[in-house]
Order: sequence, then C-alpha cells, then structure tokens
Amino acid sequence: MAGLLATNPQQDDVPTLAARALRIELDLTPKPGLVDRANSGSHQDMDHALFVKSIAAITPWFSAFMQAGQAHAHKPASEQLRLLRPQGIACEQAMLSATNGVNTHKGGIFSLGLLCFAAGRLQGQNRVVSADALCRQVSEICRGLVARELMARPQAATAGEKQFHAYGLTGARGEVEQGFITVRRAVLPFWHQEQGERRLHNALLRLMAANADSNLVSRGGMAGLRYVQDYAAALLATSWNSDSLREMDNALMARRLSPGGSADLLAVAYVLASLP
Ligand SMILES: CC(C)(COP(=O)(O)OP(=O)(O)OC[C@H]1O[C@@H](n2cnc3c(N)ncnc32)[C@H](O[C@H]2O[C@H](COP(=O)(O)OP(=O)(O)OP(=O)(O)O)[C@@H](O)[C@H]2O)[C@@H]1O)[C@@H](O)C(=O)NCCC(=O)NCCS
Ligand SMILES: Nc1ncnc2[nH]cnc12
Repeated sequence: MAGLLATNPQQDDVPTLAARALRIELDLTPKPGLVDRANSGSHQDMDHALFVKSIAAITPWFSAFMQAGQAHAHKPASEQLRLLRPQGIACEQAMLSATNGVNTHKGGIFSLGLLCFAAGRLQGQNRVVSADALCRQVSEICRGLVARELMARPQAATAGEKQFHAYGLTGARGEVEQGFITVRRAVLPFWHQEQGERRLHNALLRLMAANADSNLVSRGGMAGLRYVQDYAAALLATSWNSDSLREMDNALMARRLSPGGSADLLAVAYVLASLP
C-alpha cells in the first residue's frame, strides 16, 4: 500500500491513475462494510482476491476508453455516451467473466471509464487534462442522462432505477451528470488535510457522510443510508483512528450495509486529486 501511495501521480495518464486508484481503494484497510485486506465487509460473494481479478480484467479497457475519446473528440458531446456505451458494456462483461458473474466494479467502470474517455476527448481537442476540465467534460457528455434514463423510463430494472422511482435518488447517473459534484464539494477541498492512508480514510468518511449511495439504499433502505451518513459525519467530528474505523466496520457488517458507491468515488477522488 505504501508503495502505491509513494508514486508520483502527476506524471501518469488517467488510465494509469484509474487502475492504480482501484487497487489503492481495494487495499485501504479498514474500510467499513467493504472488501479490504482484513475482511470482505458485508459481502458474502466477494473477497480481496476476486477484486484483484476484477481490476486485472478492467484495467486494459481504461486505455481503450481514452483512445475512443480521442477518436471521437470532434463529434458533439451529446453523441459521446452512445459511442462509448458498447465498450463500457463489453468491459462490464469482462469483469463478470473474471468474477464468475459477481458485480464488483460496475459503478467503478462507469465513473472511471467516463474519466478516461473524457481525458481522451480533451487530448483530442488539444486541451489541458485538469481535474476541473475532466469534470466539466464528463458533465457535458452525460447531460440529460437522468432525464433520458431515469425520468423517461417507467420500468425499473436496476437498483438505481428502482430508487429513482421510489425516492428520487439519481445515483451514479446524477453524480456524473453533475461532474462528480460530491467528490468536488465533499472531498477535494479537504484532500490535503491529511497524509498517506489517513488522507484516504478522511476522503472515504467524507464521501460516506455526503453520498446518496444506491448500494446502501438497496441493502438497508433510506434508514440504512441515513445510518451510514450520520455515523460517518459523527466520526469526522471526533479524533477518529483505525480503531474507530474497525468499530464502524463491525457496525455496518452487523447491518449488511456496504457503501460500494462511495468506494468507487474514492477511486474517482484519487484520480482527480492526482491531476493539476
Ligand atoms: C448507469 C449505470 C451505472 C447503471 O447502473 P444502475 O442503474 O445500477 O445505477 P446505480 O445503482 O445508480 O449505480 C450503479 C453502481 O454505481 C455505484 N454507485 C452507487 N451509488 C452511487 C453514487 N451515488 N455515485 C456514484 N456511484 C454510485 C455502485 O457500484 C459499486 O457497488 C457495486 C458493488 O456493490 P454491491 O452492493 O455488491 O452491488 P450488487 O452486487 O448490485 O448488490 P448485492 O446483490 O451484492 O446486494 C459495484 O458495482 C461497485 O462499482 C452501484 O452499484 C451503468 O451501469 C450503465 O449503464 N452501464 C453500462 C455501460 C456504460 O454506460 N458505460 C459508460 C462508461 S464506460
Ligand atoms: N472494496 C469494495 N468493497 C465492496 N464493494 C466495492 N465496490 C467498489 N469497491 C468495493
């Protein structure tokens, strides 16, 4: 873990940062309710080794997403998601093949894949690949996504779609359409408050306190989401340490709660914080 954090991320391209971010997120320990080096959190069907296989299957696709963004850089932003989606679905299939059908990183593929694609689009337009430019580009590419895919569709197949109709939550789609607003407002301004692993724990707690994580709602309803948000917010107001995080891990495991969406956004935060 220390080795991964010691690299100089300022030199790396977004696909490299995205792959490293998934491994840094996985290895962060303890991680309340989530798979880490100590345990599988609230999951019966996943462990650390399965996530390592998933990351290996997904990694090659990050460069492909960036190349696709470059190839289509001069087409309108409104056409990009339709152009990207087949590769995104193929990457999801590669993940499922590697994990025997377990959904480890569907959300991570979506969020990090969009960042890689947006980086390629900016490069194709000879523009600087900064955190702000990436978030604006992702927002442009995903403009209208919530209206098209959540408001316009009466049927609800996935957790995200069901929660929109039940509670008006927009999940991963809302996050990307607003240019990773939760990461930009709740995490990045505080990124340099801490160093090393404590920086990542601080970011994860801030995400859990602010993020309307569809995984928490699908497992524990709105009460489950509020429980985790309130717990994380209360912990941030203390001089928290690894012991308090392990206590939170036990509390979430006892309730089968897993903030998988916040885990994905921690990886997004690492990528954005590593850019100029
Ligand atoms: C647009 C899609 C994301 C559609 O997926 P869906 O309708 O399901 O949308 P959401 O539920 O909103 O989100 C899907 C995953 O995104 C993560 N997530 C959740 N909330 C947020 C949030 N507020 N912001 C950002 N990301 C969020 C989360 O993913 C992680 O959790 C999953 C593992 O947890 P687990 O509880 O185990 O999940 P399950 O196995 O489903 O439940 P159990 O059975 O175990 O109880 C894992 O995916 C993590 O990554 C949400 O799950 C998108 O999928 C889509 O349309 N894809 C097509 C390809 C594409 O368009 N790609 C383009 C870019 S490459
Ligand atoms: N470490 C993790 N544990 C469970 N779900 C996740 N989704 C993304 N990262 C995860």
